[in-house]
Amino acid sequence: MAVVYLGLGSNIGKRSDNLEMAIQKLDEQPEVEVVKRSSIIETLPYGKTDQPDFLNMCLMIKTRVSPLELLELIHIIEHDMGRVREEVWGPRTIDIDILLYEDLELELDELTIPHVELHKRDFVLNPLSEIAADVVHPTFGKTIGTLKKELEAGGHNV
Ligand SMILES: Nc1ncnc2c1ncn2[C@@H]1O[C@H](COP(=O)(O)OP(=O)(O)OP(=O)(O)O)[C@@H](O)[C@H]1O
Ligand SMILES: Nc1nc2c(c(=O)[nH]1)N=C(CO)CN2
Repeated sequence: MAVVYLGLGSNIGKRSDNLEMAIQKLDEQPEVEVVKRSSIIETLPYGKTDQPDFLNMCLMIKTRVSPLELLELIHIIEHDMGRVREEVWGPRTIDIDILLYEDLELELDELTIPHVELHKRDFVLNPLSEIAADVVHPTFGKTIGTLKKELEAGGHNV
């Protein structure tokens, strides 16, 4: 079973219900086991700032499926949950990102692992460090805890 870290975000509707529903739908998949969850934090919108505040959290899951199969499962769950607006960095009922998949580095058109923005986003590093502080980012060779401290110290990560 592969250990995978996911980032979840929601800024439309009943945001905490959306996060809980996504966790339930992930855990219902026979190929996925949700093992750990971070706390839920409220965050200001990053990137496109004229949109509602987000709730963000991270999960550790174990899965038998490949990264691309996992992305497909995630897309089905996002679609089931009524995510219709596809504006880049825009508002969404649920957004599920694959942050880390074991120590894999992958660069495909449709999937980059580790997530390209992981080390720049406090709304990812803060919850992720609750459940994965000692996990090493395979590209930078630094732990999640170190990346979080570096981002806090000056924003010039790696
Ligand atoms: N690590 C990854 N996890 C999830 N999707 C990814 C990843 N890498 C690339 N993608 C691709 O990004 C596409 C767009 O995803 P999405 O709409 O969630 O982007 P976004 O949330 O606007 O921006 P971001 O991915 O920077 O948070 C997905 O359809 C997927 O193919
Ligand atoms: N705070 C916060 N800002 C965002 C988020 C998010 O999950 N949290 N997701 C985005 C699109 O991926 C764009 N901006």
